[in-house]
Amino acid sequence: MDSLVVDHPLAAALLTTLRDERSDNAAFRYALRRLTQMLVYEAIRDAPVEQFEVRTPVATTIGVRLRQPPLLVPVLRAGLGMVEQAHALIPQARVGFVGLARDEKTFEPVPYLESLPDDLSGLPVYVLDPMLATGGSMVHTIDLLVARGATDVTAVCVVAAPEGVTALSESGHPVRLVTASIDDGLNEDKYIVPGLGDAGDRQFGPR
Ligand SMILES: O=P(O)(O)OC[C@H]1O[C@H](OP(=O)(O)OP(=O)(O)O)[C@H](O)[C@@H]1O
Ligand SMILES: O=c1cc[nH]c(=O)[nH]1
Ligand SMILES: [Mg+2]
Repeated sequence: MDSLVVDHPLAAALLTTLRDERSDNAAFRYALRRLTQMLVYEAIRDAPVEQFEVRTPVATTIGVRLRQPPLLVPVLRAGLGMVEQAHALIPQARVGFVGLARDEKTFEPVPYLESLPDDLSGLPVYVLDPMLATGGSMVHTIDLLVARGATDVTAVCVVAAPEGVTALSESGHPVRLVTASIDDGLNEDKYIVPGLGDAGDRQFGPR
């Protein structure tokens, strides 16, 4: 599986704000929005473009636009904090939604929302979720996408655990990963270490 770790001092500084337990909900949401902008900017760098004629006030020239704007899929709740910035960067994108809550005992994702177009063939999909821990939630989400014909999926995650990277890679799905960090691992509660805590709770408060 292809993976890109966005290595940039400004991204690292924003990730530090997210990791810092002293950052309150508002500071966390602000840093997440800004870091998402950098991750999506890098994720879309090699996307195919098409050319078209455009008139400036002076002359006619050749402009470019994305050949196929993607579908953005935030995984609720935590991915909600990423979708606004991603959509601002790619205003033509469509948006689908998946809602999952990880069971605190089994650590399996429990689905509660699925709002996706029926046919995803030929459409690049960007899944937005700050955390890739065991990988269960991301693999479940990509199962849904592949069942609808998706063949080109990018997982955009702020922090990934090596266990989640392995799970994604072994899923056999057509996915690549863009992240700001691959952390050390998971603790006994399957939280990423050092991580940043619960990305949903840190934006919206405890469930
Ligand atoms: O890789 P996994 O082990 O599946 O864990 C990652 C999932 O856990 C978090 O969501 P959570 O279930 O806490 O829901 P929330 O966004 O509502 O807080 C996170 O946003 C991912 O969706
Ligand atoms: O560290 C983790 C693991 C799962 N979900 C989170 O929000 N954080
Ligand atoms: Mg949570």
